[in-house]
Amino acid sequence: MNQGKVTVIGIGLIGGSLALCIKERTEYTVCGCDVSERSLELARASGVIDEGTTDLAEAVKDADYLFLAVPVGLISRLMAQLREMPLKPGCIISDVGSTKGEIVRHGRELSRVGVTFIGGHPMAGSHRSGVEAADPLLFENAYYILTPTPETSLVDMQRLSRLLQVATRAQLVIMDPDHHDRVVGAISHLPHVIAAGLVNQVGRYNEENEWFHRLAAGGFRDLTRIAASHPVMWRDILMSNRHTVLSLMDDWLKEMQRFRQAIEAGDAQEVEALFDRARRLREQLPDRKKGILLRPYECYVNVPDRPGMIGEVATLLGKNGINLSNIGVMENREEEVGVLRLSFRTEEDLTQAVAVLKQANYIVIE
Ligand SMILES: NC(=O)C1=CN([C@@H]2O[C@H](COP(=O)(O)OP(=O)(O)OC[C@H]3O[C@@H](n4cnc5c(N)ncnc54)[C@H](O)[C@@H]3O)[C@@H](O)[C@H]2O)C=CC1
Ligand SMILES: O=C(O)C(=O)Cc1ccc(O)cc1
Repeated sequence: MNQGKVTVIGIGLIGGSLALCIKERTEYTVCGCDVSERSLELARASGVIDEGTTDLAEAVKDADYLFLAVPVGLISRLMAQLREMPLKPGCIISDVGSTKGEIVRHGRELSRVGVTFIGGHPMAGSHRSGVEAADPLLFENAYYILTPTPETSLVDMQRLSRLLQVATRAQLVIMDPDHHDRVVGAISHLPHVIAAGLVNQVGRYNEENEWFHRLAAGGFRDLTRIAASHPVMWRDILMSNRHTVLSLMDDWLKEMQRFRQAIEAGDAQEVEALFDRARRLREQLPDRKKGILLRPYECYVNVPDRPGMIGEVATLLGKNGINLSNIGVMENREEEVGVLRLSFRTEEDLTQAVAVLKQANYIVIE
């Protein structure tokens, strides 16, 4: 039975992979929209989409879901165009952009014309681009972040979560958009700047003497792998998240100063301590493969079906220092009540969460 129509705008690496997931694992008709005729032709020929068009108005007509998978610098402009177009009532719009604060702020304007926008960011990708690199397994078990606002209705979150869960098999996580930008800024955006800076620095030395590149082996290659990423994509990401990245860069310079001062002072003990701390922290990084096999610690919370409930629960736990690893929206059991499934990495987090939620008068089922 045909479930309706999903339109993906921007059939590149991420849009193409998402289109493939939806086509392979659901009964939606998948329409692709791209400025490149060649990409659409390739996508059609390789079964990534059912139909394709370069005409935005035609692509979005009658769509139940729209996914914006174009470069970050174009997402807000695309949303402004969509505001002027007739969209199907109840249509849910989401995006896959690597930054969320600025995009979600523009998305709020879409809500004013009666359409729901929920920001999204699949945390999986590669340095490749284009529909040629599309892969239906790209998002499997990866984190897929959704950034609803206090106005987002539980029913809309449920609809989007259900589609993404089935199609991508990713682990959905809910986050505040600005918090997303700080976390992803620290673990992805700043590292891209550092990697590019290091490669450029050594590149300059190499112009004088080619041994710099010849000897660049293991460590240098590992650390700078991400410097091979797409320059235009990373330009857009840094421009969109510039305030957060600037503050992260200031902290990075302080971190470098710590090393610099210890080395300058000949303080061998301090140099060793800095490396020792880094080694211990590195060892504590979660092993994603192992994490996936572990059954998460879960509980279920009844919440009234009104906008902002997901954010309220997530904020309550965050304020109490409890780390949520996943939050899922379940089917409505009664008309007025929705159910959230909360997952935690440790038993301690689960126990604390249950206590905090019960104290705030939520009905919690373990
Ligand atoms: N590449 C990665 O590793 C990841 C990228 N993202 C995000 O996904 C989005 C897309 O990135 P990729 O798929 O890597 O890029 P891509 O370059 O592979 O694909 C972008 C596609 O958008 C099309 N496009 C450009 N302007 C358009 C317009 N005005 N209308 C319709 N189509 C248009 C291009 O022709 C291209 O096919 C970006 O916002 C990026 O931040 C998110 C997670 C990972
Ligand atoms: O881990 C990284 O930084 C990557 O290179 C892959 C990637 C790139 C961009 C994203 O928005 C999410 C993941």
